[in-house]
Amino acid sequence: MEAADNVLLKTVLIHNKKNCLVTLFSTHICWGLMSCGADAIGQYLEPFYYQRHESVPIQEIIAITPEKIQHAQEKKQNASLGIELISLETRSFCLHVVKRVGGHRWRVRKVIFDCPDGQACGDWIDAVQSRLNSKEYGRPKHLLTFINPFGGKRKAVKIYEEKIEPLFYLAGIASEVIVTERANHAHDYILEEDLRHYDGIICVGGDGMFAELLNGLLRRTQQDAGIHDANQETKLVNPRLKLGVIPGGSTDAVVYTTCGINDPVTSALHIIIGETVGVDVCSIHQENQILRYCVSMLAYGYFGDVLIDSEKHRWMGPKRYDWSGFKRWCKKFVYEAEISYLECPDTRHHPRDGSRCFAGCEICNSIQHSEGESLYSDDKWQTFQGRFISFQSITMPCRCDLSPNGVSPSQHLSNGYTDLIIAKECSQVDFLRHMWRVKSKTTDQFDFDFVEVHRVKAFKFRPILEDGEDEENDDSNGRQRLRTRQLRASSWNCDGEVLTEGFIDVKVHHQLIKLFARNIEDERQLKTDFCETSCYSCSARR
Ligand SMILES: Nc1ncnc2c1ncn2[C@@H]1O[C@H](COP(=O)(O)OP(=O)(O)OP(=O)(O)O)[C@@H](O)[C@H]1O
Ligand SMILES: CCCCCCCCCCCCC/C=C/[C@@H](O)[C@H](CO)NC(=O)CCCCC
Ligand SMILES: [Ca+2]
Repeated sequence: MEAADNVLLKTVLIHNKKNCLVTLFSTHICWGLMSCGADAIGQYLEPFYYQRHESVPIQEIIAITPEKIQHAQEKKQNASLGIELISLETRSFCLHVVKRVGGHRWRVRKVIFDCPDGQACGDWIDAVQSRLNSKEYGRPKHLLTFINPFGGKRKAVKIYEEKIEPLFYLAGIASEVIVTERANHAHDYILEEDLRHYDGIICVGGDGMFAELLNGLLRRTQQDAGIHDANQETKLVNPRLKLGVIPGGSTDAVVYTTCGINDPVTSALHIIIGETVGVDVCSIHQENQILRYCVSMLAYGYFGDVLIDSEKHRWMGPKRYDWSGFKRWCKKFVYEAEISYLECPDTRHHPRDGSRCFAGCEICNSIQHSEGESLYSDDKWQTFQGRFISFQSITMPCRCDLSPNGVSPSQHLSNGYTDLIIAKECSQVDFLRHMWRVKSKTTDQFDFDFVEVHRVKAFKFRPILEDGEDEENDDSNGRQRLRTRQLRASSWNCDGEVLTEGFIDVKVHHQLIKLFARNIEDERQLKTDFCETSCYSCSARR
């Protein structure tokens, strides 16, 4: 329960032409009409109860600004004097707060309060601003922003200038903006330049652009810490800088998964309030070198081929994936590999366990990992060898417009595991049925006998490519028949970037990075207009 001594400021102010008791607590602000007392501005009587009130956590205040309003009484006086005069004293302030408008979309709501005098108004602005500046909220003050002008529908620059810049200005965030001039511009900049002044690095772009930030920042962090990240057994260092994405790409799976929607204003508001969520990262190795880091989907076979083909149709924008996806489905290809994996030891956690990762996820917060222990001394490795159409390693649920529930709906943002999804050799119709379920919101997409799923900590992937001869097939005359395998090589789709190396070793690093996001909220549990936080007034009524 909120104790009364956490009250920082309490005054009767005018809101919507009515006297309201406004209370600033250390964690939230409450306002509402009272059922007794306080009819004179600035005075209130105890005990008082709010009749109906609203409460906003400090975290969800975007900004507090003075509001230039000519008050009714002054207007009258000035009119009688025949002068048009703006009040010299600012007596009103505006709270800009997060408003949820449905479907995980956030907007800014303005709430205006009129104070008895300029002094009271200044006191309110100072008190709220000092809470906003408090370190416990971790709001960014200086950001490094990369804009990819060629991602998605090529609107990133416009999105930034029209929607994001004004919000950052309102929230007092200084942003150094770099419009990228080539692929890897952001990656190289992060590797080489001085980043000490920033609190975070963000991009306006898609998953590929985010991958540049991720790879640049993780390599830079290990380099600065003298960590040899080529060795898979190494415990990696968590970066100080937080990452953020404002959607401006085609799939936008990272932002869709972590904010619940691919909406630029919603993402900007998540960045402004400074809330962060830990996110698992896969490191991808080949022999003694690190190839890349990956957070969303690492896929071989169908999705690798779709990516390669889709790059030829970039001019189509996001629709290129539909077109290439369809073309690739028409030409069925089968691959073969040996996949060894280290399965999650806790059998309660499984890709089909029906759990959902929401903001404040208890599963993510409770899972324990013994980082630093050698993976290879473990004798619990299991092996799959066989033919498949699609192989995916899904480290976060991977929600997007193409798959609103996610490619692996029960995966978690920060459980330290990745889900292996193997769609084994099957008919084209069966593969389409599986894909249809990935796209639709209803049925279990893994409920097919040709789909195999595992939740794993690490895996090794060895493609089988050579035209082997299968001697065990006898023909109808009992003669041994040699069957030649027709196997194709694919490439990897690593967060939407092509990776041509075939055999790889992958390890999940539990919560290696922090993203400016909250993770999706369980909208069924949200009540937006009544006080959810336990304020003094409410607790007195209960
Ligand atoms: N100025 C630039 N010119 C060409 N390519 C760029 C430039 N800036 C960044 N890139 C590259 O463009 C690629 C794709 O960008 P991005 O991820 O933003 O959009 P997308 O591919 O349309 O979206 P998604 O990855 O969500 O499907 C990235 O791999 C990035 O390296
Ligand atoms: C008949 C119905 C068919 C419907 C098909 C639905 C399949 C949806 C799978 C979507 C996978 C998204 C996972 C995230 C991947 C991103 O890292 C990557 C880069 O942005 N996007 C793709 O590879 C884009 C891949 C797009 C493949 C089509
Ligand atoms: Ca995970």
